[in-house]
Amino acid sequence: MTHTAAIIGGGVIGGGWAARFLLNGWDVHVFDPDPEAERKLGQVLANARRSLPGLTDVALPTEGRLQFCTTLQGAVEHADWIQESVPERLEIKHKTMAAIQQVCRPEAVIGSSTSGFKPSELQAGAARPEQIMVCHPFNPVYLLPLVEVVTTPQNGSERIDVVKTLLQGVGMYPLHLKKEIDAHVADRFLEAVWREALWLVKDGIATTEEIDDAIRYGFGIRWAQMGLFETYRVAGGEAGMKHFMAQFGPALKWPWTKLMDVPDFNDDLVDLIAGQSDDQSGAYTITELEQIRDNNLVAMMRALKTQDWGVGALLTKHEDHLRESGTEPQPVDHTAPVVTGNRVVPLDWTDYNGHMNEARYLQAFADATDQFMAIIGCDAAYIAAGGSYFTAETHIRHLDEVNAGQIIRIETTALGGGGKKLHLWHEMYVAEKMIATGEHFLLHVDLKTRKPSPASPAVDSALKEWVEAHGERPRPEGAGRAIVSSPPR
Ligand SMILES: NC(=O)C1=CN([C@@H]2O[C@H](COP(=O)(O)OP(=O)(O)OC[C@H]3O[C@@H](n4cnc5c(N)ncnc54)[C@H](O)[C@@H]3O)[C@@H](O)[C@H]2O)C=CC1
Ligand SMILES: C[N+](C)(C)CC(=O)CC(=O)[O-]
Repeated sequence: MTHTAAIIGGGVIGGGWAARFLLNGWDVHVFDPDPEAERKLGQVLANARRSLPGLTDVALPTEGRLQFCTTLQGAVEHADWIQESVPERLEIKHKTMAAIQQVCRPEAVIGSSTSGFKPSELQAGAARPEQIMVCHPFNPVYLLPLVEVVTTPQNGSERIDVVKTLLQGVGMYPLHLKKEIDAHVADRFLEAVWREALWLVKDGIATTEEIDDAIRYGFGIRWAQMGLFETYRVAGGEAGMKHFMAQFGPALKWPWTKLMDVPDFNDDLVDLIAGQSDDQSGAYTITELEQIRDNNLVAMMRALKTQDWGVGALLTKHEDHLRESGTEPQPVDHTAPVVTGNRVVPLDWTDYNGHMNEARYLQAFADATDQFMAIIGCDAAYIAAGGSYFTAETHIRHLDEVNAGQIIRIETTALGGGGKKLHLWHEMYVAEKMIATGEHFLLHVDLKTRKPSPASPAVDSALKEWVEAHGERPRPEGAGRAIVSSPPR
């Protein structure tokens, strides 16, 4: 069943929510009175389309339908989820919530993107306060998974569970704060760091660029994978957190922070910061910076996926969810080539020529071979018991380009096999267009002796069934081909 989200306020954050829902298969209705809203949201969506599909190794569901509505009622009346992302002013939020509640379904979720207001402030005077909660996301919403879900006892646990499940379904990480506080948790940190940075610039201690360098070359990447407390636990050495606190506890009384004072945010300070920021980053347009940011975020999250850690472990979980939701077709028909791959080209598979690097064709084909091996029974349990296949020879033809974000499908024909041998033919497609072929010859191996050995009777007979059925088909064009560029010497 397709869900529908209503996005009320389609600016930076509303646009990001719209993209997150759409690219995860939801229909999205947007209401924003700004005549420029559709153009602006289109830009956010373009950024999301070039980065989010390249984050995962599993194809996302078919994109939902996007509709701009001329009235708030048109946007919210059929929605399962209503996300308010209007400007951060309490009176605008109250007016918007009241208008939404007049026309929405009582069981719909109403999430507010507010950076700082408490849910009780948003619920005050509402017709159905239980429907309203804070769902505070992080920019860019289509890539960063964190959502601070801040509730009051009015919301009730059932509704909160529904909210968490729906957010997880679109790849997000709901962090449920049971106690409300101004600016929630993450924005209190951001505000503290921001205030300290303003002082450092104002006092001429560091420029905006030097402050950014202090973050991105050091503790910023540390925080991205371990956060604050785990990082400091490690910094305490063998004795851990207690030793860390014994060593640095006294610093709390030293003048290490000016946090309690706020610098006068006057024109001089604004001009100083804006000027330094122009010197630092003015060579790039905002769109270029957004794309650099998105590429880096995707690369970092994918790196953490290889470590099965933090945001990377979450990514793996979301991919499992996408697979379970049926985006990966399961092959059964022996008379046709078997689909052994259906995946998106991730952003970090792109090379200096701006397309999928040649090595990734082999990676995709190798994964397809693994999939075929599993289909004939050479799966993880079989391999753990000591039998497997090693590749002895490979021939890949690159017929066309493919770019990050495109979906590639691999169809496999068993050209031959039985006993120790396995001879596979992979065809890689983008939609109906063939973009590469891979011919691979493998030998079954005893993993203890590391020498060729016959496959088990079960694997052997499953393989022969495919070889026989595929043998009825015409031999694929290009099978058995060698490289011919000049006459042999
Ligand atoms: N920009 C950021 O980094 C983050 C902002 N937020 C929160 O998200 C909310 C929105 O912020 P941004 O997207 O940054 O602001 P924005 O200024 O980019 O977008 C606000 C949008 O709301 C529209 N709008 C104004 N009145 C409206 C109404 N009555 N009905 C429908 N639309 C209306 C405006 O036309 C505009 O397109 C705020 O509550 C903010 O605190 C949350 C996380 C991060
Ligand atoms: C600056 N800000 C308070 C709007 C920041 C946020 O709310 C979250 C973010 O994305 O940094």
